[in-house]
Amino acid sequence: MLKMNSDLALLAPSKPFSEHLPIQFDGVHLSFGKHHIFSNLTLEIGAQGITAIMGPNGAGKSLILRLLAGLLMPEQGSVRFNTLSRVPRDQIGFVFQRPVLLRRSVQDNLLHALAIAGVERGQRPFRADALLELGGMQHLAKSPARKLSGGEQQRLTLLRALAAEPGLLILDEPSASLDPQATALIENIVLRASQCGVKVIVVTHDQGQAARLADEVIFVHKGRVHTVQAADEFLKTPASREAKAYLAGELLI
Ligand SMILES: Nc1ncnc2c1ncn2[C@@H]1O[C@H](COP(=O)(O)OP(=O)(O)OP(=O)(O)O)[C@@H](O)[C@H]1O
Repeated sequence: MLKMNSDLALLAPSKPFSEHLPIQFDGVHLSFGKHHIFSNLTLEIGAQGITAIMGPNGAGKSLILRLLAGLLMPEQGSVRFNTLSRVPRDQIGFVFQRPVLLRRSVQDNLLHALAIAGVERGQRPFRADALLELGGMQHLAKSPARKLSGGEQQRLTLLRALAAEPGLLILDEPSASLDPQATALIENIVLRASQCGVKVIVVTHDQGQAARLADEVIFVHKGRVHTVQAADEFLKTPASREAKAYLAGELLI
């Protein structure tokens, strides 16, 4: 219980995010030159909790995340956050596939993120300590961030995204090249954030990870949403032939 209270103090969104759900993609078009990625993409992400986006390489998953975060704009159509017609960027934390860290210590990376998030100077060291503790990284506080192992770097990237107390956490294959232990550490933090009310959207190819984390799975293939199902249902009885082939390792784009 004590842990839950301290998690809440650290991870609960600075502003309630539920009022921005559902997120709706309506008639989204996106292309690069002659390469049409999305033609009339329609998608609703409404559930609280953790949404996984799955699908083969090149299906358009990362681009959906970029549209969600306002890093890309659709050529046509809209991405709405309930009644908001713009992306609430200040309430979104993004963890990219490859960690991008400052050439500074672990602690300084967090202090910098807290400063950008507008946390009062006097509060920053306490919050940085609490984040380090959440990530089990206190002993690495003074280490150069770019010298950390891949798993540690990814964990720090996640802590840095959480420093701003986002209402929506977007993760693009957060444990793609990590071993089971490093993956478990990341998943533990993501679950704790979710329990504190952070909406999580994660792209993953890892069926085990989808089973451990996700409440719902959105399956994307060739720029189209094929299925939206509860995670356990999707993993047992996927509702499209393509999703079934993907889960069986048979579907190539
Ligand atoms: N900046 C870009 N310029 C041109 N094409 C792009 C660009 N970004 C993405 N694409 C193309 O858009 C398609 C979808 O890319 P996206 O990165 O969303 O796939 P993905 O589903 O995330 O794949 P993966 O599982 O391999 O990460 C791919 O064919 C990719 O080559």
